[in-house]
Amino acid sequence: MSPRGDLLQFRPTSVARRNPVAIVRTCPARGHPVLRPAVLGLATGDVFRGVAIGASGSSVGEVVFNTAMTGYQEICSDPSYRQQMVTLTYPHVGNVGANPEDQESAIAQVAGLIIRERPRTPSNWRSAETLPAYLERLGVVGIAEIDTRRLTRILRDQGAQSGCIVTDTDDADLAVERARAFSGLAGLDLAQEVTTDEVFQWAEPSWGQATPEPKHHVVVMDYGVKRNILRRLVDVGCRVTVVPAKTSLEDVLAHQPDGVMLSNGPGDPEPCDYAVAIARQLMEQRVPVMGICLGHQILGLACGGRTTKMKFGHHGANHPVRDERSGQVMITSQNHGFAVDEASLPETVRVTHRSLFDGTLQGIERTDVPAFSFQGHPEASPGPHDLAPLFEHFSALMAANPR
Ligand SMILES: NC(=O)CC[C@H](N)C(=O)O
Repeated sequence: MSPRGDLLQFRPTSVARRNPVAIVRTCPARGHPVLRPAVLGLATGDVFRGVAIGASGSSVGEVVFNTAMTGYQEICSDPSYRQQMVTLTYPHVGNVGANPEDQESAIAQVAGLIIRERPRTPSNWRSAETLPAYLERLGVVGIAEIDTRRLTRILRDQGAQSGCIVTDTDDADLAVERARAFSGLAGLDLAQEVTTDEVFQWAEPSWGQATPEPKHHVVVMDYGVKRNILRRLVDVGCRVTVVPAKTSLEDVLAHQPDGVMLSNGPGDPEPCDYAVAIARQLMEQRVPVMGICLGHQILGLACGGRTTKMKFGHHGANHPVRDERSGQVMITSQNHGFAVDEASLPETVRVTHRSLFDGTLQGIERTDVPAFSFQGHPEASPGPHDLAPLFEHFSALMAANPR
């Protein structure tokens, strides 16, 4: 194809956006896939008209933007995105389809997916279905062919917004009205919604890795854990037991863990008082603890700190973070809308990492007990592997603090 042809393909206009209803009428007759209209309304009153790419219906949530260029399936299935709608700033989404291996949990978790280009033919040897088929099968409402740059600018300037996608209609007033009725994530404990009902063991390593002989037994408090955290623990020689969010200290200790992982998860950390209480008790017992994302925020609260809601949070796979001890800068995977307030932390907490985007806290460690945490996603799914050594650090912490 000529360069000119390439350019024409990427023109930021679409027939669907100009006249979605007409598309619905004409396409079936020509044997093309049926395009259904969809509309995204924000609480600000802003409206985006596009085409539906997933399930039919209506969905509300907090709209956030994610700057990752890859990993849309991991994003869709990350339990931390419960009640959030994600717009991807990268325009070409769906081009490698979807497959069973890239799931970060059993289902799709996002409240909605908002993208620029309508996914067409996927091309990848692992692709088992198209992104629209995946979204439809898992009941996720999605919208494509909207100006995601305009949307991202609204979110960046005015902060994350309540939003609503409705499909098979262009009733923008309805979408805005439903968006305004969504009260947001502050004060919501969603970890309870996504946690496992049953205790289970996890033995699968990362793809292509051999399973090492287990050196340590780790209990994972499941606040919405991503599978790649479990895989990375196996990779560094851990036997892994995952327990429900509200498991008591007694029941956790009955597993005789060498260490406890406080997992990532959705919603506001502050109402998760049961999680904060057990993190405090584990530290009192000098059990080695590692926290990731929501787990980091819970550790911060358990140390006596406070958390705050950020304006639009950090969501992406390209965020620079500095290790404050070595000065080393790492590119990290991020997904959070709350943060631990550094000024609220006691002297027993040392800051280990800071975001180079806005200076917010990214990592802490206790100076008196074996506990540390990271705000981003060292399991890197999706994302770069710069923080992978944190799992080895946890393993070393358990070795140095035998139970
Ligand atoms: N990925 C996560 O664990 C997210 C933590 C928390 N729900 C937040 O938005 O800040």
